[in-house]
Amino acid sequence: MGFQISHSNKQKVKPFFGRENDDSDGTINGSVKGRELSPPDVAGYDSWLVKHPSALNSFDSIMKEAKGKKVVVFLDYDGTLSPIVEDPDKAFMSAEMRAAVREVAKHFPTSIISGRSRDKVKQFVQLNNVYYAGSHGMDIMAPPRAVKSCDKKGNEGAFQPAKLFLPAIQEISVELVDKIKDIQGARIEDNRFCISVHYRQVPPEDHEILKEKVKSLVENRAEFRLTQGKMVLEVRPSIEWNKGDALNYMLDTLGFSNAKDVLPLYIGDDRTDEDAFKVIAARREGFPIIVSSTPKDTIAWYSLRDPPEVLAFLLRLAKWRKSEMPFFK
Ligand SMILES: O=P(O)(O)OC[C@H]1O[C@H](O[C@H]2O[C@H](CO)[C@@H](O)[C@H](O)[C@H]2O)[C@H](O)[C@@H](O)[C@@H]1O
Repeated sequence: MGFQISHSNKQKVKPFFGRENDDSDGTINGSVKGRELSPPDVAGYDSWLVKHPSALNSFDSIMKEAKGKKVVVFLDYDGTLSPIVEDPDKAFMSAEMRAAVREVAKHFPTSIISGRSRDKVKQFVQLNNVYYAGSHGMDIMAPPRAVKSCDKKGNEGAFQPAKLFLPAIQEISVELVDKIKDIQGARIEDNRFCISVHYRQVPPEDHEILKEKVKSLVENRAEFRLTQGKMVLEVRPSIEWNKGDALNYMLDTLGFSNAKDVLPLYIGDDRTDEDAFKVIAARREGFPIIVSSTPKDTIAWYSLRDPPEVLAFLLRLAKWRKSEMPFFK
């Protein structure tokens, strides 16, 4: 499998003003929307559910396909394992969620692919039996690879396709801090190989001003591009590498790249997760599952409403594996 990395700086800056409503993420005053509240557009959500059925309600049919296959689990972090909150430093996952991920990882190879820096997401998750990919997959601590995949000296370690960009990233980070310093509530998060510019706490009337400022800075630096997440702009190196590539890389290092009996399952809530959904959809094997409590454009086949539903799904997955293994019964 080839991991082609283009260092071309001719790549276009991605437009990010197209789907503004993706900012909505089911949070009220920084806490997760109460489960008792219905989404505002109940009819719309119900018809969206027809196209993206609940992975919980469809659990048995999903698992029918998994019988006899190697299930490999991929999870996003923010909005999937943890609720979306006002302060990015306080996006903690619950003890129950941690226990569920630990249990799933006992039975299936499990990776967390996050936009955060790898260290930060590991601090939040605190599990040693999962693999971590930070910076939207640009910083992967992979499992030990087959000898063919090691470097000449047989070294293993982090895979960092954007390493050459580090000095430039640090430079633009300083420029960004200066550029947005007058915008109340704006904050920069250093995710090592990408920089997040958060505007969740910026007054709505200043959103466009902030976006324009960041856009103008990035447009002048051809080695960067801009993507958008939930109330966050992500400044990243212009390389052809995303969460989908990270998923393929993990499958390869796990020794599954050519296996016909592998079923990757990816759960994520944000736009950057669509790249991983795309890879699974192209394989025609596996399950892309979106986390959303409102209808949204996605190529995921199944859905879960929010992190509590993700928790329920993971618990069921672990239980299913135990029921498959006679000595656990
Ligand atoms: O790929 P992910 O793990 O989902 O990371 C994407 C971004 O997640 C974080 O921001 C989001 O969650 C915050 C905490 O709930 C929230 O305050 C923010 O508005 C959301 O965009 C993270 O802080 C970013 O750096 C990641 O890029």
